[in-house]
Amino acid sequence: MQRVGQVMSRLSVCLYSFHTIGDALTLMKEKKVTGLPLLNDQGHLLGMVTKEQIFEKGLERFSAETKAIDYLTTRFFPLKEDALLEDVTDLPFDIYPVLNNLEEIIGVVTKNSLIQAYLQQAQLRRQELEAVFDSAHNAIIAINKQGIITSLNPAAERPTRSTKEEAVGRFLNDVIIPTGLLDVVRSGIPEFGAKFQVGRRLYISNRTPIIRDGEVVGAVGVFQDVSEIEKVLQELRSVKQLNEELQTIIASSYDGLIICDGQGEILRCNPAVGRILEVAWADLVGRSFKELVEKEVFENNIIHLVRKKDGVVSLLERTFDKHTLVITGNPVYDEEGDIIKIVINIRDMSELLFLREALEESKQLSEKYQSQIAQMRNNQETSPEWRSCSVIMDNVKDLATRVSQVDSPVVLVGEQGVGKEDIARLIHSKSKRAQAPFYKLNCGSLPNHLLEIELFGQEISSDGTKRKAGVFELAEKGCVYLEDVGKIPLSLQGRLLRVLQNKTQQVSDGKKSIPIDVRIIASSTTPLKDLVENGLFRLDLFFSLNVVPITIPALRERKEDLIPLVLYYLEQNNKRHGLEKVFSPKAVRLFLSYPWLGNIREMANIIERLVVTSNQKLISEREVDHVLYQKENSALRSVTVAGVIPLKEAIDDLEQQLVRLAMKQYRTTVKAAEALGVNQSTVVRKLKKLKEMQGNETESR
Ligand SMILES: Nc1ncnc2c1ncn2[C@@H]1O[C@H](COP(=O)(O)OP(=O)(O)OP(=O)(O)O)[C@@H](O)[C@H]1O
Repeated sequence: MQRVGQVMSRLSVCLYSFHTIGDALTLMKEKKVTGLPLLNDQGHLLGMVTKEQIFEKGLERFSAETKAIDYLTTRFFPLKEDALLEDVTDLPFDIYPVLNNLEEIIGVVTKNSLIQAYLQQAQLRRQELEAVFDSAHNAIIAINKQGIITSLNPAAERPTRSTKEEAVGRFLNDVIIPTGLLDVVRSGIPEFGAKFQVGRRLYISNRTPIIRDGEVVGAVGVFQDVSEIEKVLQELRSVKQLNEELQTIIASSYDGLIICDGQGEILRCNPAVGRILEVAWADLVGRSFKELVEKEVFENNIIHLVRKKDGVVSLLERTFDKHTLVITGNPVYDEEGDIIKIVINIRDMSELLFLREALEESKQLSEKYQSQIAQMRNNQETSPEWRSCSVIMDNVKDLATRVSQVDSPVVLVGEQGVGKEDIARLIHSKSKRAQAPFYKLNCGSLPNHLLEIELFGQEISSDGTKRKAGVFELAEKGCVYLEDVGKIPLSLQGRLLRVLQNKTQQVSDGKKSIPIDVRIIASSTTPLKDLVENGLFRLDLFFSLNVVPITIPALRERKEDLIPLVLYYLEQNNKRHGLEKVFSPKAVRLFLSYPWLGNIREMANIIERLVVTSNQKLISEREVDHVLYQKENSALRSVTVAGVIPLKEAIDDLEQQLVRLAMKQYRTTVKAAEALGVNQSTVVRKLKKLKEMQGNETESR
């Protein structure tokens, strides 16, 4: 801003009453001014003598000797040297004396020079404003009252997507949306902070009306692209969130954390420091780490060590109450590679060791409970009638449980009535096939052709469209239990081998094969190996079937199971027949010494017989002895030997007689088997043999 003092002509002379007009004109010429101030003898300003005044009075009366004071004009106005140009350009006079702050005359200034200087200044300002307008980062658009764009700076070319030359002179609406600027022209009310979007960019606009003489003549809109700011704000927000998260992490860390500046002044620490060191952790902030070492909170100055090593340092320390601490100092570097922070991590190893021990303990406890649960589950999953407490049977059960988890074939070997079928059912019930059927087929009780049909099915219609399914098809996805597998004739063993090996079965006279998805469990009273040796069982079938052999010991080999079984069957029969019989201790002792050749099935039968036939509540030793050793009706039951014959023949003969007698007496194979204390299949087999022998005899006659 220019001031009067900068435009005026500095004066070293003034006119006094003694000066003539000639002197005045000479001085004006000398000083190159158009007027001079005239002072009285006291130095007070009386007025101005100007060339204009002299010419106005006319030259005809002009005499150089005339006193300058006669040309004095008192219509003047002194200006202060620090007055602003824009405040003095409107004044009415042509020349002005200029005073300093002491009210002394220091120069003169003409209206003309004031206006010129002011114009120059205005021009300069305009140029400045134009430069600002053009270089403004914000977009600026001005419109007139009609909505025609009058100005548009380069920054406005982006949101309008047009150049200044294209936009100026066009209606605002044709150049940019939105049109809020038109509303401002209409209403004359400014609008600030309105947001709008152009493409991906976000703008905030301030719109101001241009008012001249109280009338709205246009409006200016300044649009600020806040996309970047918005982005920065977003970043700021996420940094803030990150910071909060970090604070939470630090606060909730179980390890103690102390953050120091490069010199070891503590900037921050977390509550865990208080817990581990038993100090008021919040008070540590602002103190130096060295101080903690001096106060023997720490033995070593890790700050010093980190700086010395210029890297991570870990060391062990012990607290006064013998806790072992692992302290790690991590340096943080600035861009120049100087350490600006050191983060110290404090881990209480005693707590960790304690926790590890506790964890180990609870792990062991959980393993123990798990095995107990598994054990209980095992116990529950065998049939509720299952009774055994011998180690040998526990092992059998354990092995059965393990093989239930795989699909391999299993062969159960054991005497009749030892519980082979029960074990087969146990394996099935625990396998992943448990929901599918369990099919049992006694391979020793059927003639060959019937067994073949039972095993592999049969085409009912000649074209093979109707079919009776075999056991492998019926047990789809389940389990087939082949009881007495050793009795399968050699002629059928090949087909069984193919089922095992190919998991398919030939149907329709070998024309078609169907997939078989079953698990096979077989049983035998004779070890299959013996049958192979005697040529009764194919070796290849033996290898395919005998993947997991399980031997079930005879009852006499596991005496621990006897009493639980005797008590179980006594209770069962009492319940079944509504009785309350008990065995005398001596009677029980007899059970223990009996060989139980028919195993559990024999025991079940004998106990039932004793419970239902004894007429006293207490079943005596004598009664048991009679039943076990069949002394009652001894006349009937005794075997009479007429002469010496080979033992095998005698046994066969006796067996035939007994089977015939039993069948005659009891009619059904089930009851006959019960009376003979054998399996029904044994009776069926023996009868079959008898019939064959009879047939042979008839033929030979
Ligand atoms: N541990 C046991 N506890 C109670 N009952 C049992 C036990 N083991 C087997 N039994 C019962 O004994 C009887 C004979 O068992 P199972 O039929 O399983 O024997 P097996 O060896 O298959 O006989 P076989 O070879 O003559 O067919 C069945 O009634 C069965 O429930």
